[in-house]
Amino acid sequence: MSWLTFFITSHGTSHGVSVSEILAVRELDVDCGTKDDGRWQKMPQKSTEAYPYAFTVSYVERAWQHRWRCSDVTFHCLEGALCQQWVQTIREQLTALTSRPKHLLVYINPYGGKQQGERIYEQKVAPLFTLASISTHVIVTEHANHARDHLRTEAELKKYDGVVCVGGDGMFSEMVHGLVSRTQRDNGVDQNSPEEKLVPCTLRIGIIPAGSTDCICYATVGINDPVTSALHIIVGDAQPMDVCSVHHNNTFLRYSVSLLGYGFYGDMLADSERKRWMGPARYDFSGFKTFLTHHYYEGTVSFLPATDILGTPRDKTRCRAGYVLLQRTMEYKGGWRVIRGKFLAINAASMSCACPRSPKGLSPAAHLADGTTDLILVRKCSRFNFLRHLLRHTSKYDQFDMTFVEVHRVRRFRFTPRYCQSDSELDLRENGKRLFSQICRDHPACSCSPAYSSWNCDGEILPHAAIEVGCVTTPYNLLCKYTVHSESIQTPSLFPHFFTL
Ligand SMILES: CCCCCCCCCCCCC/C=C/[C@@H](O)[C@H](CO)NC(=O)CCCCCCCCCCCCCCC
Ligand SMILES: Nc1ncnc2c1ncn2[C@@H]1O[C@H](COP(=O)(O)OP(=O)(O)OP(=O)(O)O)[C@@H](O)[C@H]1O
Ligand SMILES: [Ca+2]
Repeated sequence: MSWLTFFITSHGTSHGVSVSEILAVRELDVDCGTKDDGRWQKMPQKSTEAYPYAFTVSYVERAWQHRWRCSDVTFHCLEGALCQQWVQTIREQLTALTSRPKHLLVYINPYGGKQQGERIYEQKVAPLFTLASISTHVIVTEHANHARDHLRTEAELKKYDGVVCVGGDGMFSEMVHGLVSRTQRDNGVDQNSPEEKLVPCTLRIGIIPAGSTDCICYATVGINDPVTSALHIIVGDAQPMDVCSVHHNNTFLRYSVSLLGYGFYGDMLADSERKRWMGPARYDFSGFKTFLTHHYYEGTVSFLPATDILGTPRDKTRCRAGYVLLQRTMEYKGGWRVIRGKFLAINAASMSCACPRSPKGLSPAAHLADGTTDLILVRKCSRFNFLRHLLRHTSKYDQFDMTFVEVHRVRRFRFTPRYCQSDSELDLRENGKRLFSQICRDHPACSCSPAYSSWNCDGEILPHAAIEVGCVTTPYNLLCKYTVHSESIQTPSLFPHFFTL
């Protein structure tokens, strides 16, 4: 890290500013104001007389609780030539920082979260990109999957150093699907084949939080703050992350980077989708309702434990951007394990899934880029015990330290619902309902659960209950990667709030 240590400021104090955290520099005409942008800046009279030349450095200041802010510091000197030399040198140093993006393609979801995406971008983010001399092409999406399809088919990706989405986890998922699908198509790779080696994509993805959960942002940066994320993007931070591929009967369904949840989180999501008008509160409403219904689901979970790794899901360590843990061993030791039972929830957390509702997340010790996902099995238990389990997500107590909960760090897993009758998957909406009524007719006195839930895949509902999931990392560079069943890919990355796939 190179540091510029300057002499005195107008207040006689010295400042050290890391070049890697400088956003911009501009020369000041002390008498007239700034030369660059015409903004006027009042200088203390004493400094102006003693040091007639000055320049201002805008830099990243670390504030409280993972928050970053843009600060200015002005340096004064006696000679104009010396002042210019400083400005020139800093600009050269900034230009030499090749990891910083210069051209970005930005997608804004105007309907994510509290529908503030456009305002957040215009007021908080665009001025910072302008300050850092980043050019942008901005697209406000007009419908769901607009960004995904544009990235997949039309976008002239060669013109950009990265793509940025302003929205929530669903928008991030659109970016992932658009970029990964396009890269595979361009390279003739069949995504439907779980064994096929994926080709890495070269663009990074950034995310400005403007969603309802913002768990990808929160779990990586530690906070869902648009200014903090914009600053991470500007300085070119990069964070690798695990991407699971989800297949059903050799048919590709989706990628997942945060939560794959069956049972509680699947039912909660299905209910909440009908209440989008409520905004982020829909999750609390549907969560409460789903808690009361207390449905459990029978099935078989098979998984391949990640035995060759360093941590466990019960560790006290926490993983965020800047905490790089990439496992380099790829061998699978030990075999598949099979667990049958009745489950209230089956969750696979590829990252902690920390969010404002649960600052430590579903799996607090999950790592961002270790090629594993934490498989959490919550067996049928009383409402009271399930509530205790849920409540522990919001406190310091261990949500896994309960007899009906188990957690495994896995590379791959499969789920088969008990009533899955054949390899050709049932259509959940039609046959699921039929089966539910069939079961209830068979047991009229019991409070039967339906046979199927649905999978919540990063906030999207999957149309199949039986799925196979792979999450493996081959960290051949420190930037990003995505994973497929038995192999994974990395591509040059994005910014922590830029992710590379
Ligand atoms: C009593 C309070 C218990 C609070 C328990 C909080 C646990 C929260 C765990 C959050 C995990 C987030 C995982 C991230 C998933 C994202 O890929 C996805 C897309 O954005 N978001 C959601 O699916 C949206 C997930 C939103 C989850 C909200 C769950 C709310 C549960 C409320 C239960 C109330 C029971 C009250 C009984 C008196
Ligand atoms: N213009 C649009 N109109 C309607 N839906 C859109 C539009 N643009 C994007 N979407 C869809 O909106 C969905 C939700 O968006 P987003 O993830 O940004 O917010 P959220 O669901 O409120 O937040 P989170 O995912 O963090 O819970 C995404 O699945 C996305 O496909
Ligand atoms: Ca992981």
